[in-house]
Amino acid sequence: MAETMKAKSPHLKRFRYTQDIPVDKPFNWQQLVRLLKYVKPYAKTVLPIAVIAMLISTVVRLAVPIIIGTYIVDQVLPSGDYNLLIQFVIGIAVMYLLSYIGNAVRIKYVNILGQNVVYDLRHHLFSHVQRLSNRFFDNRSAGSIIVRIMNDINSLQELFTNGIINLLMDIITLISIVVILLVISPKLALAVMVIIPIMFYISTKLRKNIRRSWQQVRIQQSRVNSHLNESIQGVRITQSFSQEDNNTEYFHGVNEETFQSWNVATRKSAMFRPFVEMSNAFGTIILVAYGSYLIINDPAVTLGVFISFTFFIGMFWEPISRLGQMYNQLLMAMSASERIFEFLDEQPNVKEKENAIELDDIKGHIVFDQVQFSYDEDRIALHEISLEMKPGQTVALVGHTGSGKSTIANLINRFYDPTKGAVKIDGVDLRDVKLDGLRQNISVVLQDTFIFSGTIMENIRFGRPDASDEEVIEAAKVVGADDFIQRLADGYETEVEERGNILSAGERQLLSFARALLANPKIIILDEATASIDTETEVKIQNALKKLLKGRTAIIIAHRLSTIRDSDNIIVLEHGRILEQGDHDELMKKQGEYYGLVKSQFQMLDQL
Ligand SMILES: Nc1ncnc2c1ncn2[C@@H]1O[C@H](COP(=O)(O)OP(=O)(O)OP(=O)(O)O)[C@@H](O)[C@H]1O
Repeated sequence: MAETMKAKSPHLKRFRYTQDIPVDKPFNWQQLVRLLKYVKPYAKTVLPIAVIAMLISTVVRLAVPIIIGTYIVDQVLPSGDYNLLIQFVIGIAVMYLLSYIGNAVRIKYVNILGQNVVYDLRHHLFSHVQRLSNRFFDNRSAGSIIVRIMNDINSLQELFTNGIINLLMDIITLISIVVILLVISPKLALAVMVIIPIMFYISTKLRKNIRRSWQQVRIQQSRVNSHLNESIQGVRITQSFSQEDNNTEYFHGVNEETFQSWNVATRKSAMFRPFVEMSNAFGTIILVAYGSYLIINDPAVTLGVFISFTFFIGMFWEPISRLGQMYNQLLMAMSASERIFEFLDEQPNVKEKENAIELDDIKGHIVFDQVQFSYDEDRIALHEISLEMKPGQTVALVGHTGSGKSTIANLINRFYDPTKGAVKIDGVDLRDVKLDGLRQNISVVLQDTFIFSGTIMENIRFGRPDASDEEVIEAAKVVGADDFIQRLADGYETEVEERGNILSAGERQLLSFARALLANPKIIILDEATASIDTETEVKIQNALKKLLKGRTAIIIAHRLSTIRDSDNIIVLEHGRILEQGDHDELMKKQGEYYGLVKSQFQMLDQL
């Protein structure tokens, strides 16, 4: 369920978080069967060991009360045979040991099973999500995807570690106890079991109530998480607008609500244990009253029978209450697995054909043939655009914000497919080519260079994982990044954090140039940085660019027109249409839109 939360205070309306909150779903057999498929790889190894261990400990535990009641109390004690008694006592000790070992083995192996299943499921989900198209990520926040990969799978972990085997164990234990009790004394058994349905009903209701309260706690906790996440990410902006007090006030609110929900949940949970104990006491009272009466009046009910019953009654309530809990757990797992399967069933919008062509050695000839494209139904981002980028040409895309520059780049990369028309490279429609091959031929250098956590060396090598250290350093030298890297504390081995906060904007750009150069693509797409960089770095970047673009088809999404004067072709876009194109001189002569853009940029610079 996607739940949108709003802050109560009107001035804090900006805090709205859309979150995925797991809720109970009706029991769904198909989904359970699909989930159990993840157990299959372990069906011949870990699972049988866990089941056998569980069976041994259960059978032994069930046998002990019978031995005590029927044999020791009813037969050995009246005979006065001490030797036999000692043998029985040793036998019981051995049985308890066996039950202990069985339990230990069961717990160990169900944990192994649960961990493995969760590992496989998370791996499967991650590798699947990674391959999904941009459209999938357009519609979801990173946070909600992370929640599914982590939290939803974690909630299944409980089902696989404790749930399934325990369910089996509890059912076997309960059925066996009922059968044993009915065999040894049907009358007493029926009297004692009168309260089972009542107990089961109340415990399930109570559990449901408790679960709801914990769900509320989780909702509150995710609000706290979302707020923390946003506050820490945006702390600089918060400080610069002096919004710390507002933020703190809001945090205080969600913190308080979390605290209250915890109080409610723990209060309700505290009722459960006493309830189980009360049922136990109630059963024992029936047993003592009616059992004593039967001992006196019914020769079939011996003291041994009475004692066996006492043991079995003690073993009864735990599985019953656990079964109620199990059912709740299953419902939670249903909702978690539904959300996981929803992702797993998601297919990439950009699909590879079965007989897709491998684009090996391309020349880099790009053609847009009457391409129309919309991100959503309401707006058209590109209107039947036709254009050509010849191999080795540098083509600049200019135009106001939102005019469709990045969209053109996205289509060349085949992050999306055109709604109409075709994008072709070397004459082949991109819908007919293999995606990996296509993208290996294209490098994208974005405005906001993404730096992964790891060393500088690893970050550059991301462009071509099999490149040697020497090749990485060579690429860095060519684009002029080597100087600043050498000055870092550990040179190429310097660790950078995710997003590369220790590097300046210009340095990050140079790093991404080195990364792109190392990949040695035939086509380069460059989203030119708008960040203001000092003139010295600017010159460095311009030189690096020349080297990077040499011999490749380059598409520059230009923001500063001064940098694209030398481009072979400049395409001016407006509202998804091509207004004009040509080289700098031609367009300046024409005195059209480009001329206007250049003039306004120079005027702006003059005013500075
Ligand atoms: N993922 C998306 N989902 C829906 N609409 C989008 C998406 N990305 C872009 N758009 C819309 O498509 C249109 C073209 O956007 P595009 O990003 O291509 O513009 P741009 O010229 O690159 O702009 P800028 O210079 O600001 O980067 C805009 O109206 C934009 O709002």
